Amino acid sequence: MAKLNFGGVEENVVTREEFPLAKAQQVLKNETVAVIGYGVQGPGQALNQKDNGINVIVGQRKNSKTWDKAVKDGFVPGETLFEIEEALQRGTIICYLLSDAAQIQLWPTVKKHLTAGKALYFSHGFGITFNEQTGIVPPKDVDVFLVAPKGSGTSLRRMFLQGRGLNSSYAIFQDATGKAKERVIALGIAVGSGYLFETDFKKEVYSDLTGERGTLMGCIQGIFAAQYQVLRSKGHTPSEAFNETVEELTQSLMPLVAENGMDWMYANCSTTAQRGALDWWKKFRDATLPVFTELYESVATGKESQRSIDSNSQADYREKLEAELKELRDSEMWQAGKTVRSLRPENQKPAEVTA
Ligand SMILES: NC(=O)C1=CN([C@@H]2O[C@H](COP(=O)(O)OP(=O)(O)OC[C@H]3O[C@@H](n4cnc5c(N)ncnc54)[C@H](O)[C@@H]3O)[C@@H](O)[C@H]2O)C=CC1
Ligand SMILES: CC(=O)[C@](C)(O)C(=O)O
Ligand SMILES: [Mg+2]
Ligand SMILES: [Mg+2]
Repeated sequence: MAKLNFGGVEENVVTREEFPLAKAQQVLKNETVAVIGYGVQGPGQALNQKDNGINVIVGQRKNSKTWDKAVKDGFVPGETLFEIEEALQRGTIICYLLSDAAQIQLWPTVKKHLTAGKALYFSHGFGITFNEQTGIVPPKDVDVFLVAPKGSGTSLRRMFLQGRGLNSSYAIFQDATGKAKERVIALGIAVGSGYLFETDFKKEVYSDLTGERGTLMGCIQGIFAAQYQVLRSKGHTPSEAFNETVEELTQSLMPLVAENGMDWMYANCSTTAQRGALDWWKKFRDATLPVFTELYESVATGKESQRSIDSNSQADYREKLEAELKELRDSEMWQAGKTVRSLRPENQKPAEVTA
């Protein structure tokens, strides 16, 4: 375990150098890892484990699109792809990768197959932390831990294929066998993590729910929409408003932030831009601080998890989500974005490029 200094605070981090894949393979050599669910995280984690030489099987409902997807991805019915119950029975480590709401429904079935010494693995602290809402209370004689990749399952797979890893956090909730730590770290490496950061279930879920509702997804759309609206109301064209709100950020400036930090991005912009950004950022911080505080409270009191459970347990939740996504897609800002994106060289048809 390496101790690294993060802005003056020391934290434990597991690196692939100290826990190489060969060690993970060794730890997992007698295990059958059953990945239950083949949505977004399922394929990323199952395929990376398969390519890493781990004995992995997938449990998924037959006659579903995702069953067919698993077959297309190389999982073989009756050998490495099974109905959920059969996979639960065969698995010694159960990777519970159904949507957080669906985990509640299937829990009685999963619990039945959690015999002594098995391990229950999550990619989120949700089910355990909010157990008063989810009813997920594992038996005492199984290991319970999580590896939560800090990004989409799609990125997990893509970065693995590029020979890079996605950072993940890991946590142990229950160590019944005395081997929870080596099991969870081995799995973290096997699913394609780059670095593994230590946390606990509650911290993982509180920060994750805050982040996705906040700067990562909810807040960013909110501030995009507000700036776009002001520019449009002052007579700017859709393309100008979109370029100054989104396109320049994602194409030019965020890659610089990713590479070397905010000050470096600022330093690579004009002195005029730097003066303005340095003057205004604290005003935006102060304006949003109460909203972030309200958001964290809403997470910590269980209001956000309850809302997610209530809405995602309805039979027509996918249709409803799709309708809301369509509203975003059809908004002028994102329609303008579609046209702006079509102008990127990689999106131009050969005829258009030469025309
Ligand atoms: N989406 C992501 O990239 C990330 C997800 N996570 C966590 O990983 C876990 C899995 O998330 P996702 O892959 O996004 O899930 P998902 O929403 O894609 O669903 C996973 C699977 O659940 C199946 N399913 C849904 N309802 C079912 C039911 N009633 N019975 C049986 N199967 C059912 C679906 O067919 C699908 O195969 C969650 O705990 C999530 O919070 C963690 C990090 C990132
Ligand atoms: C991709 C990820 O980590 C999220 C945004 O938290 C999620 O999909 O739940
Ligand atoms: Mg997340
Ligand atoms: Mg999340």
